[in-house]
Amino acid sequence: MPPLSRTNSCVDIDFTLRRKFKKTSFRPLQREVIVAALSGDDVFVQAATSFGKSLCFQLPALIDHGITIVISPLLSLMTDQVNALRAANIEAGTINSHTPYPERQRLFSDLATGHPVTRLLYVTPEQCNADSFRKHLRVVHEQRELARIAVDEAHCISEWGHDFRPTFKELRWFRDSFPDVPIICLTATATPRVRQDVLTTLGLSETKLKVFTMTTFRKNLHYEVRFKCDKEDHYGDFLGWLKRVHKRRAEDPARRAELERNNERLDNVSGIIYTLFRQDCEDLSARLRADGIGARPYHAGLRNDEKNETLRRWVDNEKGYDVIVATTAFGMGIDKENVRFVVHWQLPKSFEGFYQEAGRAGRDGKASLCIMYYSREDRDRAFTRLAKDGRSGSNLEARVKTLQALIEYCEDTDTCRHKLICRYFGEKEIPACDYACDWHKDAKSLKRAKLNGLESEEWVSTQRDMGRFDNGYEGYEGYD
Ligand SMILES: Nc1ncnc2c1ncn2[C@@H]1O[C@H](COP(=O)(O)OP(=O)(O)OP(=O)(O)O)[C@@H](O)[C@H]1O
Repeated sequence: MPPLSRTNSCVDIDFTLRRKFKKTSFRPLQREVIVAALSGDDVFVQAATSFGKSLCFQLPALIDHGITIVISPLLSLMTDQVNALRAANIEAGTINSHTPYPERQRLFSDLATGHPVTRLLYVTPEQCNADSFRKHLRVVHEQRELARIAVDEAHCISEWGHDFRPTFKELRWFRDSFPDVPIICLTATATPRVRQDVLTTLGLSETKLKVFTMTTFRKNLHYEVRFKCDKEDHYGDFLGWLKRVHKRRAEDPARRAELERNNERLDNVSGIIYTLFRQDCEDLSARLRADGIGARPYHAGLRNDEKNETLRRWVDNEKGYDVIVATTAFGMGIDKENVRFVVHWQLPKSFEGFYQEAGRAGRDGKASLCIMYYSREDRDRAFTRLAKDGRSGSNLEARVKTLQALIEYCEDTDTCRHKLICRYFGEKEIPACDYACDWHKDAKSLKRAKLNGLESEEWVSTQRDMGRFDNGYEGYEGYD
């Protein structure tokens, strides 16, 4: 069979950007990635949260002839992207476990023609393993209409990734079955080891591969670690901070006038608080509501319609829906531009999870705060949970390593937070942090806060020996 021809690569990609995506210009390096994809090479993209990775496969999909299959583990993200593409009159669809039967049939019939009108088809990795789906793709490929395979959240392929999903390993089938079809994979969180693992697992050969590894540095995110211990409730610290933000907005005449002009509420300071437990979502959001903050819970125990309603109202900046108190059920893929803060109420399960979740903040490029509340008791509880999970789960070693790295990040009071993050992801360059972390702002106060805020290691180890931290499993949405 002759190689797949790429007849349309000369089309003006700036024109497509403006016409179809309504964007005026590319962000740095987006153009280079898109040109590499259009040249028919395999592409690996690692870029910071909110970089605009989706455009890197969506735009080529509209230029190249044929259909692009997008593999993503996130049902909500797929639905959001498909809806956004359809709103822009782009033929897109998704086949996943929630797709209604008639829609599924419609998409399968489209594939069966061998010349699908669908330009972007979003599927789960599970779907890619189904014989019927594979059969249809073979038909499309025989007609030389299979343009590209895009693997989003590619770190899920690697057992060294924080979110390893065994079904992702089966994606090797694409390279084995369609060696001439280019693959583009994208992630925000890959250590060098994960990166190599992804490339090997997918069968991407170095001779035909272009790798783009951009910095994970997000200069508008202000990172802070706040120290706590079991004996003290950190609720007051957070509420005090948020109330002060509301007050500043109200008291600054220029800011107030600006908000009124834009029809914005003074207390619409949009944020996310991540907790590990469903009960915490309920309790904390109720407590905040009682204190006049528009907070709502979001976790896997809620009905889908409740979750959708909460998400919609939050995205629309409705009164009473300013702060989402969520478990990790609410995470990757959230693309609301004005999230001004992300708080981790307890230590999250991994370094990458922390970076991903914090990355929901400041997607409009404006300064936003990422607060992590850290205690040594939480640290010990995290290891206890990990040991329990590890009995049944895989990649325990990787999970211990990433948790340890996160603990080191929290305990470190001698280094810029941005530097610690970049270092974790294997970057050599030191980012130019412009007072955008607690260490740069006031290293002395940071050290003092740690000394005063944390329990001593001696006390914690006595409690540990007494089995005091062996709790916290009910409603836990850690490793799912
Ligand atoms: N060239 C551009 N100009 C303006 N906006 C853009 C451009 N490219 C992407 N965006 C916007 O940036 C936002 C983030 O894009 P996207 O969701 O693809 O990010 P991402 O890299 O996948 O981030 P994450 O890994 O955090 O989910 C989206 O709202 C998207 O429309």
